[in-house]
Amino acid sequence: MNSPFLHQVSQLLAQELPFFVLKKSNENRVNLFYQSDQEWHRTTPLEEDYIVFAPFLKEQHSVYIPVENSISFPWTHQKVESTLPEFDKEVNKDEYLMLVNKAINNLQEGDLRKVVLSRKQTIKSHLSQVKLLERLLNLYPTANSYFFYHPKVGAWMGATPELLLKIENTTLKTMSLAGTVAYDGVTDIYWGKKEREEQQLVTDYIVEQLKMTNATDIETSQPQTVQAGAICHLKTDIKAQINPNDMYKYLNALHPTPAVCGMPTKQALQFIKENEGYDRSFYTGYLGVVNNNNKNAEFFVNLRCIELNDKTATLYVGGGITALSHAQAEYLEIVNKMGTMLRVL
Ligand SMILES: C=C(O[C@@H]1C=C(C(=O)O)C=C[C@H]1O)C(=O)O
Repeated sequence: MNSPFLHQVSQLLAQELPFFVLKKSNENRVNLFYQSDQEWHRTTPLEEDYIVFAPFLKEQHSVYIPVENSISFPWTHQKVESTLPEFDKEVNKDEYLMLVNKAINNLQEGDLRKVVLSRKQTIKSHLSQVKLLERLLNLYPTANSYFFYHPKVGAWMGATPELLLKIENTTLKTMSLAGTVAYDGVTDIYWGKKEREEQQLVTDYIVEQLKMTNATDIETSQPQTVQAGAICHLKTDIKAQINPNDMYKYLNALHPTPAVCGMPTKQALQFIKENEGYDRSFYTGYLGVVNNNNKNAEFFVNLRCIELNDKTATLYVGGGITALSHAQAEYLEIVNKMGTMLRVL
C-alpha cells in the first residue's frame, strides 16, 4: 500500500530536509528525491541527476536538489471524497475584473496580443501536508502531480496538465496548451474563435522559438481537446530534433511561453509586473527532473498549484486574455480552475 511512501515523506518534513515528489500522468509509481542537508543550491549541481524548481521570473533564483537519494514507490489509487468545498468566490473579484478590462483596452490598442493574468487566494487548511499530498495523488491520477519542500523556500504542490519540455537523447517534446472550458462529461467541444486564436498563437510562438535554437524536423499535431480534472483545454503536441547538450538553450527559449505569460513576451511581462499586484513566485514557473548530465530531462509548468503555509494554502490561478476576451467569462474560468486544488484541501 501507500504508507511506506507517506511515512518517508512525513519523516523528511519532520527533519526539514529538501525533497521533491513526482507522480507522472497515468503512472502507478511515485518518485521521491531528497537531499541530506538543508543547503539551497542556487546553481546547477555537479551531480548527474538533479531536480529543478524554477520561478516564473528568470531574474529570481531556482532551487536545485541534487539527487543524492531517490526512491520509487508503487502507488495504489484510492477513491477519495472530491466535492468542491464552499469558498468565497467574491474575494478579489472586482480587482480581477478591473485588471482584465484594463488588459482588454490595452490589447485592443497597443502591440500586446495576449497577456495571462492571474490572482491568488489564501484559504484555511486543516489537513496535514502529508494528508494533502495523499489526497492530491488519489484525486488526479491523470495529472502530473508534484510536491516540493525546501526548509528555506517553503512547500508547494500541484497537479499540472502542461509539459514545458521533455528531452530524450536527441528528441525534444513540448506542447501548446491554451483555451479553457468547463468539462461537462463530453470532450467533443466546439472551440470558439478566441480560444482557437489564443492557442494557435502559443503554437506559432513555440515553433518560432524552436527554429531560432536551430532545432530541426519540427512537427506539430492537430489541436485536440484534453481533459484536466473538471476543465478541458486545447492542446497541440510539438516535437523536434535537437542536441541534448544544449538543454538550457531550449529551456530558456521556451520559458515563459505565451500560455502563461503572453505575447510579445516582453510587453506581456511588463504588463504583468506593473498590474498583477503580487509576485507570482513559483506559480507559472516550472519543475522537473534532469538525468544523466542533461541528456534526459522533463519539465512541467507549475499550474493548478498551491503554496502551503501553517494552516493556510494559497491558490494561484490565471487565464489568457486577448482582445476578444470578456472579463466576466475570464473570471468564471479562473474560478473553475481554482476547483482543481480546492478539491484537495
Ligand atoms: C495560467 C493557467 O493556465 C494556462 C492558461 C490557459 C488558458 O488561458 O486557457 C490554459 C492552460 C494553461 O496554459 C492556470 O491554470 O493558472
